[in-house]
Amino acid sequence: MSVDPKEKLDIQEILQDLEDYRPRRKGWTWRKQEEGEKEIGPFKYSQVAEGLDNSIPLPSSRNFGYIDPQPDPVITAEIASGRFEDDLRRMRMAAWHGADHLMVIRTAGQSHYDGLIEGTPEGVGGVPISRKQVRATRKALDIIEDEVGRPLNFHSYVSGVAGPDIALMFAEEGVNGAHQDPQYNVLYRNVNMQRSFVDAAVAKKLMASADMLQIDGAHNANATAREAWKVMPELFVQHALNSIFSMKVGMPKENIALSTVPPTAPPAPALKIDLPYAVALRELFKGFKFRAQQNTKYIDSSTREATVTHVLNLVLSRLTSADIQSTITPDEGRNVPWHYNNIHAVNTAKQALVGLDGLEDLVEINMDGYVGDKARELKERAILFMEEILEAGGYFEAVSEGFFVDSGEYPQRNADGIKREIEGGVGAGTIIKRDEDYMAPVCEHFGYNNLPEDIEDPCDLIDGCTLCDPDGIVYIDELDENDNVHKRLEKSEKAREKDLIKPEVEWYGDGWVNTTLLLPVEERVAEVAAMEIAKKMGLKNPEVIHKQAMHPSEGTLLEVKGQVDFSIDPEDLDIPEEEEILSEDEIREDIKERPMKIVAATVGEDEHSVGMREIIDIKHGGIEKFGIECKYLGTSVSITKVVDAAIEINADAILISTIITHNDIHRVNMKKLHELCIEKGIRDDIALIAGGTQINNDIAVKSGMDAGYGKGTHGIDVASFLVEERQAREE
Ligand SMILES: Cc1ncc(COP(=O)(O)O)c(/C=N/CC[C@H](N)C(=O)O)c1O
Repeated sequence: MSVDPKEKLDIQEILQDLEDYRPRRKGWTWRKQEEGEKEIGPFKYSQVAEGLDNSIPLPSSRNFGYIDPQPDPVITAEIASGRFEDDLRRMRMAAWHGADHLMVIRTAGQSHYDGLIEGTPEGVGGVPISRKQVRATRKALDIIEDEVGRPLNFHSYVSGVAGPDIALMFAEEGVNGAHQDPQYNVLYRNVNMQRSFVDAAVAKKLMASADMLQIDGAHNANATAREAWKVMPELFVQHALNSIFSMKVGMPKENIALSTVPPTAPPAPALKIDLPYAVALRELFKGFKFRAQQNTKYIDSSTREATVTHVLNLVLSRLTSADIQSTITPDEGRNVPWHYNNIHAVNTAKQALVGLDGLEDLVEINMDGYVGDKARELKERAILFMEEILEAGGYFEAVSEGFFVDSGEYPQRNADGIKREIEGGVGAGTIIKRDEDYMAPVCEHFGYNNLPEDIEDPCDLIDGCTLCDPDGIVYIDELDENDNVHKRLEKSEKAREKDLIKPEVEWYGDGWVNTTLLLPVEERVAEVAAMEIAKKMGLKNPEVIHKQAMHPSEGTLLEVKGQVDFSIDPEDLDIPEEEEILSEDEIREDIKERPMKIVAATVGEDEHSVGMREIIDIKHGGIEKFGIECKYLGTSVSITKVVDAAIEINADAILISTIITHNDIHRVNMKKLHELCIEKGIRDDIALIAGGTQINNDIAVKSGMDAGYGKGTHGIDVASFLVEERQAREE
């Protein structure tokens, strides 16, 4: 089912017939790489994947014919909102900006649910993962992938005491990737370690059967350790334990992704610490996939700072390698991520990765000296750590002695690691040894299974298991008649029907807005004053979500969020007509029959030339492309000179660019141009057009122009107006 980009996703339609929904495919999809150099617009790239059918390019692509090169790694958008129905919109936005891996955080504590949950309850900090939620989301992703023209990977988590149940449901439902690492259960969810590893074997076998990509949990040690860079040796060990265990269960190497996070962030000398670790990791684990995760530990409330840290993380990805580039939103440090920050995060990754295209051909890592020595030292520490685990009697003993996430830099230990009892934790004592005659008539079953000799497929004994015959799946719709998506949608039904417009950051109609203030006072006073200002602005539930001293007494920068409790009805708005523009051929035809000459200049004391050049230059579709003769006078040209030149060549139009708007100089110049043309008696025979980043048609016409063009204008817009305006003038 395809959807017109001008139409919103129809949530109700997506929720229909989910009992009959089947996934299009199973397994993970990598991007299709372009072999060798790829020409895109005026440039050549060496590390790009195939382009998209529909997408939103970076804002600056306006200067390069709106190209939208897609970097080679898969790019992840990680989503955590609690209402999957609103996440579908966020996924669509993320996919249009270049994300092809949508990862949905689970509701708080789902790791401790000892079975599957059904229906679509609302979550906290994440979405309750259930079969219905998975089907609805995958069905929406089918629609969105058709729209962007690239497969989208849907990702979730297999952990906790219901791990195997979740893994089976994911395998049945075509989930494309999942985190699975038994160490996560043990260290961070205190699930009994023997239970965790037995469950992990069952889960991994199921994941492998559905060709799912696996991400391990090493990144959690970064986030948990006191000083993240101290646990680097242990991370190698954690990766090794999960990777080898996964292979022994039958998971192919190319589906095993190591989740690796640059451990530090400025003001630490980040690259000096992060680079040797990243180099050593890729040397030690050749042949595995690398899922580069961005730093979440040293992220604060400044979205600017988080973005710079993440760009440094992306430089590291380009200097070493990343098969998957996972993004963290710049507001992760201050609230459950807002959807537009998911988009900023995806754009940061796309922008930095294409900006660093071919980096390895430009610079080489100097392995003689610091980086080489440090990389070797880290590997030595890791191997020592592994040897000590063997001496202690194995992984379980090591965990019981608190080997892991100790704040010391191994082999130094501060005896403050995470300790777990071998017989303790959630689910302790629940491992039951299989009887001699144990037999399970299912295909993807890990371990001892006393199957009859002549059986081809184990599930022939029961006419097909749910992995071979999805019709065997028991689909449960809703369990709670109040806490479900239909009830949630009912509440916003009227607003959705009338398409009422209300600001949002996470959920439809949540009403949140964010304001940025600079108050010329010290922080303590500024914070209180900001709340007062927010109240006077009529914002409900105001909260300061960022504050930053510009100077101890001169000023404080703050961001204050608050809710508006009104909506705008689009019926009450007078939306200006969308300008119909002529086709290229119609414009060329007209100019061919009757040549047109124009004079163009950036007027006043204004040196900005790019905008006008874009409108004129043939290269990016400027008006010269249609045969219009342009006499360009340059920058900082006086109005008098512009009019004299127009008279001299008997121009049909004058195009002025005016970017600077201090003291309304742009309006002054436009008025002057209009009046001078009247004075010289040419006003009725000439079109006057103004352009600039602060210009719009309304401002220009009010200042005496015939038209005004702002950001995002293309040459064809202006050429079309010039032709139609001349026709109208002559009629
Ligand atoms: C190995 C593993 N298993 C399960 C879970 C999820 O487990 P709960 O449902 O108990 O939160 C996680 C969590 N990681 C968070 C995503 C991170 N921001 C990421 O991008 O990786 C995990 O790392």
